[in-house]
Amino acid sequence: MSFERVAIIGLGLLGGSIGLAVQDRLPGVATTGWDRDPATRARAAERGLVGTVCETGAEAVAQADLVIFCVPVGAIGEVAGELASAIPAGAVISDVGSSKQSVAEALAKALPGHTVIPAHPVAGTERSGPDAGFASLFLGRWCIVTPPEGADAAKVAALSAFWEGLGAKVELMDAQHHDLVLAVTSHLPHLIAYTIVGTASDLEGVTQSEVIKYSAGGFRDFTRIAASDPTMWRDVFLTNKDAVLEMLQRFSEDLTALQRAIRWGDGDTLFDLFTRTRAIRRSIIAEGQDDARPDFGRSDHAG
Ligand SMILES: NC(=O)c1ccc[n+]([C@@H]2O[C@H](COP(=O)([O-])OP(=O)(O)OC[C@H]3O[C@@H](n4cnc5c(N)ncnc54)[C@H](O)[C@@H]3O)[C@@H](O)[C@H]2O)c1
Ligand SMILES: O=C(O)C(=O)C[C@]1(C(=O)O)C=C[C@@H](O)C=C1
Repeated sequence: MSFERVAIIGLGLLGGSIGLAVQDRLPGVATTGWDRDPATRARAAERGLVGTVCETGAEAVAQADLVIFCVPVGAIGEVAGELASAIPAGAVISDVGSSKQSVAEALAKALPGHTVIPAHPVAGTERSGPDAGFASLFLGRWCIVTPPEGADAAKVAALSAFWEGLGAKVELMDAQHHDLVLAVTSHLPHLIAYTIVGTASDLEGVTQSEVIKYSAGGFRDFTRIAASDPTMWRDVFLTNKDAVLEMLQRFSEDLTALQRAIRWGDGDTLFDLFTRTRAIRRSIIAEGQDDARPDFGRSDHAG
């Protein structure tokens, strides 16, 4: 099986990018979309993010065989509940949320009897809204699909093929494992970036203008991440609480060890860690993961 009519709920960075990518790479697939914000719907229509921008969510999902929720993770259950009676019984329900266990639970609760197959394209930028999306966002990027136990294999394969059609590489994973892995590779780095930029701007004697003026180096990379959407990230931390707190605990212990090394002049510990982390960065570049990322859509490019 393959999908012919895809409904996208939420027309920001992710929803808009999916709509553009489908039109670009899967021209036989019809797209409808809806966003609760009228200004976003108007801009989505101007940019042609989907084939048809609908005035109501019910209209957008009415004919769909695949419905993808592209709204902040804290809103997915509520909007799915609102659209429940309009979604065709045979449609596959998916999403792009950055945390997966709580989303899977919210969707299963809001849409009992539907086939729910959550997914997470690990691709994005610090931008949001209807002007942020671009068709090449998913090229060469991972999309992690987290089917619940006993999910229909043909539908899982169809969703995987859909994402591969958009240029992504697909990996199947248990939702709990996903949340643990992403807590360290995505959620914790965002928390650190938010903290360091907040700390710098709070410091007495360091004015806002100095933060801007002297942020040409590493700090500038942190400011890019710390510019990410506040609603989205509030929801990520509240819905992946346990895994994030576990990773934060480990991070704090490691940070304390570094603090100790600095205090006692233990250069070997610092040098060994920095050597190890440099090798990790070089192996990422060697695998082409960094090069796969399009420059478009980023205000900055970390070298
Ligand atoms: N930004 C990233 O880098 C990234 C990457 C991968 C996955 N995600 C996930 O994708 C989802 C969307 O993020 P985004 O970056 O596209 O955000 P975004 O802010 O660009 O877009 C979200 C859109 O959802 C709309 N919306 C909010 N609540 C709604 C509701 N109840 N009903 C209908 N529309 C609603 C907003 O008006 C907005 O246009 C989130 O769940 C996020 O975790 C984001
Ligand atoms: O590069 C960025 O701007 C991102 O933050 C993208 C990023 C990430 O952490 O890698 C952010 C959240 C997602 O759920 C997936 C991708």
